[in-house]
Amino acid sequence: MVSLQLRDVSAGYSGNAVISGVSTPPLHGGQVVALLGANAAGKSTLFRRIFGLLHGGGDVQVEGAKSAKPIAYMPQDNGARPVLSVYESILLARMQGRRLKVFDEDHAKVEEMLRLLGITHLRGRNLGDLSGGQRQMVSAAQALAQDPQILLLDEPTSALDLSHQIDLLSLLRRLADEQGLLIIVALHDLGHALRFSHAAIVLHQGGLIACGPTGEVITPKLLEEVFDVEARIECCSRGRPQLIVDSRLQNSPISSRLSESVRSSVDG
Ligand SMILES: Nc1ncnc2c1ncn2[C@@H]1O[C@H](COP(=O)(O)OP(=O)(O)OP(=O)(O)O)[C@@H](O)[C@H]1O
Repeated sequence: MVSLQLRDVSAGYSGNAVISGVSTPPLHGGQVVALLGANAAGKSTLFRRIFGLLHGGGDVQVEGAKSAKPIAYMPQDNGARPVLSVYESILLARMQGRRLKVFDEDHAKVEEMLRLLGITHLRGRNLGDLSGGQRQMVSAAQALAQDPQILLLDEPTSALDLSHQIDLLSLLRRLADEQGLLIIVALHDLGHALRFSHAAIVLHQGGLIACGPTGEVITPKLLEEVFDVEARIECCSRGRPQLIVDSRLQNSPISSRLSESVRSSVDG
């Protein structure tokens, strides 16, 4: 089974470190791992470092790889070429790094991904003509079409409506459970993390501050420290953990600016 381990990993831009000293135990295939953290915590930077788009210190160690390219990466914005059709874009993603000879199995894989993601009806459409949510489903298909053992997904549900969020996260969970993929997914919805991920890792102030089973990682203390909210995790009537946010702990810059502007408009 594939595994990924980070040892003292660092990365940044123009000599400025964004993340440093990031170490994890081996993360094994067969699980969905939620990558959590506030805006600008370094989640995308860590993905780029793991995928090799950024260099930096430390080691990214992959064991049990069956191919030279075991990792696929779905960035937040994949800069899709708008003139390609959905079908062509998935096929091209699958062919990355290979000679441009397309086999029947490549076409079959594209068809399978279109079906799996429920986007068969979009196959002939140009990427540039799609909605944000449709493009996001196509991006997920592009990553999955590469037959990765490790899948890095950067906020793959940010443009999706609720039912598509559930569909995609359920699919990821199934692929991990049934096919042994290691899926690391950056999420801002902690409720989804609680429901769909086996484990979670949390970035804060440039370092990794928690790593373990999701239910043990997402605690009121962590929510206070990392997200500045007072919150509880309670079981619903079906026994599922639910996140309940009671209050924002410090005045957010946005709400204090809003109240200033309301005050100044009232004061005239
Ligand atoms: N290409 C870049 N050049 C310079 N700085 C960058 C670049 N990309 C990101 N950064 C900076 O690195 C820091 C971490 O950004 P990153 O995108 O990794 O955060 P994130 O946790 O993914 O955030 P978000 O949740 O908002 O997507 C931020 O301060 C950001 O401004």
